[in-house]
Amino acid sequence: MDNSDTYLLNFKGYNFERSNVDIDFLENLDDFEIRDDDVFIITYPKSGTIWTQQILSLIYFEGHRNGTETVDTLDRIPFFELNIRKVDFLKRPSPRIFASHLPYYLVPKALKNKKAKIIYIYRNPKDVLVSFFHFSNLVVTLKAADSIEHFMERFLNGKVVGSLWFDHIRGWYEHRHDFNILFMMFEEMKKDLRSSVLKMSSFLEKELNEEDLETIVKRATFQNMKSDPRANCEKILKHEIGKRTNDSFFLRKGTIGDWKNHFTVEQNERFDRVFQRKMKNIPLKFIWDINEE
Ligand SMILES: Nc1ncnc2c1ncn2[C@@H]1O[C@H](COP(=O)(O)OS(=O)(=O)O)[C@@H](OP(=O)(O)O)[C@H]1O
Repeated sequence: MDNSDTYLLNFKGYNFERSNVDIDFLENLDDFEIRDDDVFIITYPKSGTIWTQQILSLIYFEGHRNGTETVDTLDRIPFFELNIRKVDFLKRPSPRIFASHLPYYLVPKALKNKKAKIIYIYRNPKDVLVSFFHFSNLVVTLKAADSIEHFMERFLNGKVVGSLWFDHIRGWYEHRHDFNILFMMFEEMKKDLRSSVLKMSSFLEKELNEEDLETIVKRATFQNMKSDPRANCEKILKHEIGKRTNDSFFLRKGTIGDWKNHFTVEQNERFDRVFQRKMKNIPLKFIWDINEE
């Protein structure tokens, strides 16, 4: 039996991590006051959130870029709906940048009315599943799964934080052409970080000179983020969430296709069957393997 309900809080059909949200905040999400120059990074969990937080911190905050600033990325770009390093959003100077895992239907009304900008990052769901499996086994407030088999069962039934991946992508896919939304793929960032940073900065209307661009690309690589204590988010987990082992939490491997090291042939076939059924009307391109074009 899966007791996942004890750590999940289902609010209006979407699963939050019970220990990390404030029900009053959720009740008032719709009317949250959005500013024109707010920016939201929105993802399904394990799809490149902290990577994009790092990139936007570097684009927006010069001190972050030249290494003179001591503020952690997470304080620069806080999680919107999670109680991690909670700050008073109303007192925050503009431009405010938030990270969020909200599904489209739950975001504040003003965002749906196209006030402010949104960068939505998606990742191939097999790698999302693997990343999520490892993360769940490290964070004490999430429920560990003893095997990929067990976690896949949960993932394909939406019994995880973030609910069903297929629902999340569908909701955002339908709005991918909205002028205030930039719809991007994790694998595209991995394959060409420079072009991805340029795409983001151009969407955000933040012009970068060649030197800044070089610095940002360098500081947003997996290895450099992993060794940067302001970017790797290790502190929040050690001090604010808790941990099971000494493994790295967020920056685990950062690769494309790690699912191949985890799925059996049967598990992969099972996943593909569900994927084909659920994604029938969503002709999105995915990169499943690093060698794919
Ligand atoms: N710079 C860079 N390059 C490549 N990959 C990166 C980078 N930064 C983060 N990551 C990978 O993103 C995965 C974590 O996703 P999230 O940040 O969305 O996690 S969370 O939802 O906020 O908990 C997690 O994926 P896995 O390594 O596959 O577990 C991270 O390693």
